[in-house]
Amino acid sequence: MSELVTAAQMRAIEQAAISSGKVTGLALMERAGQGVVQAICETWPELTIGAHGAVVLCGPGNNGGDGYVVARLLAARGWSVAVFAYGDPARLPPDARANYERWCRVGGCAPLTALDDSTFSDAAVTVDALFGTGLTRPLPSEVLNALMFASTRPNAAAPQRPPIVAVDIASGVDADSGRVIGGDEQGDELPYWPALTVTFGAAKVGHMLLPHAGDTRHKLVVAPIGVEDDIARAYLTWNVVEHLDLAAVRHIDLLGRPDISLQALELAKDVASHKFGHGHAVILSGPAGRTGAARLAARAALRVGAGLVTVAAPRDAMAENAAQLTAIMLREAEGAAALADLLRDKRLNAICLGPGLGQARARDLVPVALDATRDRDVSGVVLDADALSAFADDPVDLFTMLHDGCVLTPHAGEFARLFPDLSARLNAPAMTGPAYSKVDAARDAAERAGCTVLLKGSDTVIADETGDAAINAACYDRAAPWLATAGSGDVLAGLVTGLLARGYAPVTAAETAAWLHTEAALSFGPGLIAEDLPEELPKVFRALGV
Ligand SMILES: NC(=O)C1=CN([C@@H]2O[C@H](COP(=O)(O)OP(=O)(O)OC[C@H]3O[C@@H](n4cnc5c(N)ncnc54)[C@H](OP(=O)(O)O)[C@@H]3O)[C@@H](O)[C@H]2O)[C@@H](O)CC1
Ligand SMILES: Nc1ncnc2c1ncn2[C@@H]1O[C@H](COP(=O)(O)OP(=O)(O)O)[C@@H](O)[C@H]1O
Ligand SMILES: [K+]
Repeated sequence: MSELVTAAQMRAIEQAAISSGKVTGLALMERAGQGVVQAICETWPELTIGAHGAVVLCGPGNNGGDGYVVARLLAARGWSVAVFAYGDPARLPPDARANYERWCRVGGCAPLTALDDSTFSDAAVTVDALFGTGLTRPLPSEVLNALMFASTRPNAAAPQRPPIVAVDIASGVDADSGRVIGGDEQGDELPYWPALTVTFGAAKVGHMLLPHAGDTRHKLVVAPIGVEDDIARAYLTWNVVEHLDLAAVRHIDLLGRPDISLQALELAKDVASHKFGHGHAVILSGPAGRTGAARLAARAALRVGAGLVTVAAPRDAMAENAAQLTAIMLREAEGAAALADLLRDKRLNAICLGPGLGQARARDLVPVALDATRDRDVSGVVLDADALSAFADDPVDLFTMLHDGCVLTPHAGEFARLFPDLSARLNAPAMTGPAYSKVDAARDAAERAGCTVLLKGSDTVIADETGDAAINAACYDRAAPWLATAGSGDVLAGLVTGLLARGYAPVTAAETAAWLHTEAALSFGPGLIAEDLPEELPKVFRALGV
């Protein structure tokens, strides 16, 4: 895992590094500019040969300061650089002002309103250094118009505009939520889509959330600027970093490969162990004609390593399930009494309700499952799909029954049914930064529910009652759009259940399942359907060294 930082955390780290005397703000800004130029050269190696043109748009804060450094460094490579500024350069903060003045000894600076079609005719890239982590309100119309002008071809006969490189984050996007400040209700239209974003020290939370993370052609580079050790240290002890308010000290992790050895270690099966040592998962099946979802979940639970998996089905669905199950066992359990009876066997230590279940039956069975698993040392419950929607009329009824062994796995629609106020807040236009984010919504939901919540999407957020959160970002080089296929959520629910059966803590089970789910999709590639996901896990495990 690696830490994602909020704008406030990043500012605190930079200020702490500067106050300690280890580095100056000017040095950080210089490294930031160098990082942008290096990322441009690595992304478009053809630009390392010969001289090219660049348009650099600079704003009124330190993001603009980075832009003046980029302009100077490109000019030093022989490029012809046209700089356009928003705001009065005389009011720039000190480090940005110093870099503005250095640039003025090299080249000119025009107001943003002077941009015209000819500006872009010889440019290989446009650099957006207008606003970064300091954005607090909607972009001024002058800036919005300039960005749209820089990104949109004026007519079909005109040449394409050059690709835009965002310094730190695309201007107009809130670094904590990935949302457009002043955007519409959908909030999914950025002022422009960068080809490349170069951020500094660590990715910001907003980079990994939609809409910012929603474009598969978009590349994100994290350039080191010399505060990476401070970020790593702060990760362990956020509370000793000065300048931070308490609300900002909770962790937000990006699930990723750095913890690969740990994953492999935990996913491996011990040589001396037997199947009962890996738990026994139960998946509730829907009625005849609606049994596929449970089998997908069951297959995923078995493949992820649960020692035994049982599908519990109503009488009319027994034959249909029996015809299609082999290693997975089948038991009849139609109503509440039958389920209570089944769960008296304490070896059954993880249960999944929801996929294909039907809301009426979910309403009967969920209380039984929660009651039977409460106060047991090891027992997990995954509630998905119908097991969530069944409580849309009275979510509090569900919340009072949940316990800390539960994992809720809603997609956005199911989330809105259980947490209508949080969903409304998340979907209302964001007018100020930092804006309410998907991470905030998942955290608030987990706190209210008193258990782990996994809020799905290509930017899946997992949060628990402690307030820590993690994002499984299926974006940039992990984009896995083929996961948007019927039944893929059922497989995810099965993965969580299987890992719970194996003894994973609920939040770890949810995080690991979300990560493996995306890895399986990436490993399989285009053409993926839900059935392929469990079958791809062995390959993922081999690649992990399990
Ligand atoms: N700290 C460091 O050492 C390092 C920082 N680095 C770089 O600095 C960036 C952060 O810089 P920053 O904090 O100056 O914020 P930035 O985004 O440039 O602009 C804020 C300015 O705009 C204003 N403003 C806000 N919204 C507005 C709006 N809608 N319309 C109009 N104005 C608006 C706001 O003032 P306000 O009016 O809100 O008081 C403020 O004046 C960061 O992203 C990274 O690129 C790197 O160099 C590494 C070292
Ligand atoms: N575009 C996408 N990129 C990555 N993952 C996605 C995308 N769309 C959906 N997913 C993932 O696929 C799963 C879909 O679950 P869900 O919406 O419950 O579908 P279903 O009910 O059809 O199984 C979730 O895990 C979600 O995170
Ligand atoms: K920017």
